Amino acid sequence: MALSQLRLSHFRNIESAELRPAAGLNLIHGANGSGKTSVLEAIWFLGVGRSFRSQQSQRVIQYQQEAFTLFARIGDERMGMQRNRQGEVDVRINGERPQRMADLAKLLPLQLITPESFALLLDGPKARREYIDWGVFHSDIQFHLVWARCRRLLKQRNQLLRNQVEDRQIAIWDKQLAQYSRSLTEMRRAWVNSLNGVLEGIIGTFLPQVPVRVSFSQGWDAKYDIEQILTEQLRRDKQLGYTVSGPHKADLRLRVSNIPVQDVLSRGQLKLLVCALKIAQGVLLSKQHNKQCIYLVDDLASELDAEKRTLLLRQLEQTGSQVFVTAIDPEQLAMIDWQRRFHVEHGEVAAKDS
Ligand SMILES: Nc1ncnc2c1ncn2[C@@H]1O[C@H](COP(=O)(O)OP(=O)(O)OP(=O)(O)O)[C@@H](O)[C@H]1O
Repeated sequence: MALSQLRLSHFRNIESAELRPAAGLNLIHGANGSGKTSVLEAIWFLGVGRSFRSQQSQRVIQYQQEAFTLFARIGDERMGMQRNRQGEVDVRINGERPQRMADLAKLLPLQLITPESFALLLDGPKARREYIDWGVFHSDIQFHLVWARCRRLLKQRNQLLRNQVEDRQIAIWDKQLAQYSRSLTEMRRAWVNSLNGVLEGIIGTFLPQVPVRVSFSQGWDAKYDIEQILTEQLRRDKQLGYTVSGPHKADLRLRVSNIPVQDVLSRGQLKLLVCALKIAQGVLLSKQHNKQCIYLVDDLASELDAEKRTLLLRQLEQTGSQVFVTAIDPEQLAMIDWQRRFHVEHGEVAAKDS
């Protein structure tokens, strides 16, 4: 799965651009503020339906313009998106409106690595839960339904807790919540187990001296069934007005000698660990479902020395996937044969001979 064509119009500082990327490694280089990240952001928008930089999607529309338009060709499929300042979005896959935004992600599975991706390790469990759920979403067709049910039931339970509804009544809801929580947890656990098989090798390459251990935390004490936990904690949950334990508290734990990685690893090591996690996710997807992710790597060189840059680029190359990397100075990434290079200057994107 690779983008063979990408057209952008009125997106950030890009008035209009057309790229015909290679199926393998693509380098996008140019000065600060030239528009490199905007190209990655446009691809992300097509696959996810929002920006990775702004909460407010209209911010990506070029100043003085009413709407941006994106178009891409992925194999035989065509994707188009237009969004205006009023927030109206027109999305098309092969000319048809998709039923859900999730259809975009199915067609265009993306892995994004930016200098802000540290958040995956430094922030709370939400980002890591989303990381797991991305993997399960792409690997288990039941996931979306089970996840959505769980979320709804949890919301309803929290409402009942706040309304101080009788315990008997809450217990009826808890049965259903427990059933979906078990299913969701099993899916997540199975996926993390498979991930670990892939991840170990990549972490071994990136951080050979660092024994990182990755484990799944399901969101409640694994010695007990979730229904028992919900029953036992009902009094406290009622006092607090929300459900303390459950699959909404799941996490991926990363430790070195039993210490959380963020407390021991250097910035460069943390970056490599984030890259290992993202690459492993993509490798697993291609192993299990023969589907290739597209990797978007913004400012690959930051935090990494020449040896680590080479390791990372070789690992990305080995995935056999399409990769887009941005860099200010292409010389810093000259250790690899780029299949295609694009130079960006003041929002103008030009293909360069490699
Ligand atoms: N809505 C907008 N309309 C027009 N220009 C915009 C808009 N939003 C941002 N810009 C400008 O577009 C450019 C976007 O740059 P982008 O972040 O893609 O640069 P970059 O090449 O990745 O830079 P760096 O190397 O500094 O990360 C910046 O110059 C920014 O000021």
